[in-house]
Amino acid sequence: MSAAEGAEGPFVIGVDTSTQSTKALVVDVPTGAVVASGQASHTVTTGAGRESDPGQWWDALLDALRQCGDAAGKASAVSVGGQQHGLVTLDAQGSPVRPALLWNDVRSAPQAERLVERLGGPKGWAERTGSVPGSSFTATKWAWLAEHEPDAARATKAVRLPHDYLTERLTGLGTTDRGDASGTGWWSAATESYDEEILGLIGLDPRILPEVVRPGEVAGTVRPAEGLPISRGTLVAPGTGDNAAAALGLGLRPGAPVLSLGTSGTVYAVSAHRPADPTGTVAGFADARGDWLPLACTLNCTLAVDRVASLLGLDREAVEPGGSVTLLPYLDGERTPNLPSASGLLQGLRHETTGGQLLQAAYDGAVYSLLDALGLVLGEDADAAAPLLLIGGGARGTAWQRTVLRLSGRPVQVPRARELVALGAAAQAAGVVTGEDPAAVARRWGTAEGPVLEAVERDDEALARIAGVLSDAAPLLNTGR
Ligand SMILES: Nc1ncnc2c1ncn2[C@@H]1O[C@H](COP(=O)(O)OP(=O)(O)O)[C@@H](O)[C@H]1O
Ligand SMILES: O=C(CO)[C@@H](O)[C@H](O)COP(=O)(O)O
Repeated sequence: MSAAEGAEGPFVIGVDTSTQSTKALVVDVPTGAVVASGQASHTVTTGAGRESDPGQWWDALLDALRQCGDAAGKASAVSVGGQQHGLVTLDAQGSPVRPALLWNDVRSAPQAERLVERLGGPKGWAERTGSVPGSSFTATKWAWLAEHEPDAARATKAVRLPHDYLTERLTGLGTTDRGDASGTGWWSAATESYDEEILGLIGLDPRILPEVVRPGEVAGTVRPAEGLPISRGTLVAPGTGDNAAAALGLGLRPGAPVLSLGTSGTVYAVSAHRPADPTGTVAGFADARGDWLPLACTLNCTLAVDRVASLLGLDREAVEPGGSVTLLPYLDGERTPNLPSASGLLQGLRHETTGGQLLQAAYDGAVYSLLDALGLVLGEDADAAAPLLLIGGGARGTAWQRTVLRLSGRPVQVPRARELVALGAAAQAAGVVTGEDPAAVARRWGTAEGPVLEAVERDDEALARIAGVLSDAAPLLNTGR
């Protein structure tokens, strides 16, 4: 008997609208069984910026829901988890004024630097908003837009994040949540409200921002829309950013570290303490429940390593050990470390270096920065014995798993459940149906369960070599040559 046959409902829909695609799951609330699923891709521009058409996210959502068949229409509630930070600008009719500027678009790095200086420096920002804003943060993107495309800024009558945009198309109401709001740079972690001084600094009218719906509240109900197979009146949960959604989806408890390998690489944990890292390495996000989500993020993860594999004409698993080549895979510039204008850097190439060793060096370079930030992310919640939970598309790859084991020296747990962002959104939707805590729902569903890979001896030689190259190459990486 399949999971779908044994499921009696109620059912909920969890959505993950991430950088590369939108995924939808229909989930049985009592058991957590995924009874139907769908996925549809988006396109992201290449070249100077990283932009996507929000209309394409809506079409991808409709496509993914259609793939779920009749099950979608039976859902009692729906929730959307989405890529963080993206700047969605809408006109008076709710149509995009221009494509969305995504989290991995580094063009607003100069605006970020200026904003940090104008409001108390890094320490002031960290204490006020939880984070020192870099070019990923929405506030810096608005400042870039106002400077480079003033007509577009003037035409904007509503500013939204990616998950807000889809939630609004479902409900007709402009809403967001504390998790995603905490990645804008204009939401104060100290007061848990929009920071009008910051908004004034970037010339953004607070009246065009969405209402921040509290955890456990309902954002609205589904209104009919062409091609939407969800029933009118279905409850819509607040949704959240994709990392906060995955934290819900894993039923995370404080101190349990997560390493997510997708378009972005992220390392994070839930914490009861409000983070305020003045170095800017750790973003002090809010989670979707009422706690916090200290997180470090890289711009170059699975896509960068896959690109190196394709340049070498190798399968992504064709890594070879040995050699002493170092590859810093900063193809998109980098956020951790903060080097927005950097490009990829290769050091230590010899006649005897093999293609497989070069590919391994790309994995090492991508994983190094995430593990380097782990101690700062965990802070006083650190539990050295806790396995690293490995999630995201890359977690399925043997080369990724072995690299994380070798460079962390920690046990690694790979949850069997694949779509943890969508499952977290589904758990949030289940919460508005049953009144339960979404993290408790996910724990009941057993979403974090999966094999634990035993720790191996940490490769301190490789870590020291990469750290040395990073430090020696700093002038080159900073100038972006
Ligand atoms: N079996 C696999 N082994 C290694 N990497 C994989 C595998 N399957 C998918 N991926 C990687 O996962 C990435 C997509 O991950 P995902 O977490 O869905 O991304 P995002 O949420 O950023 O859109 C792709 O870039 C691809 O390289
Ligand atoms: O910017 C961040 C976190 O701060 C990224 O993690 C985005 O949220 C994009 O996520 P993926 O599309 O890689 O899942």
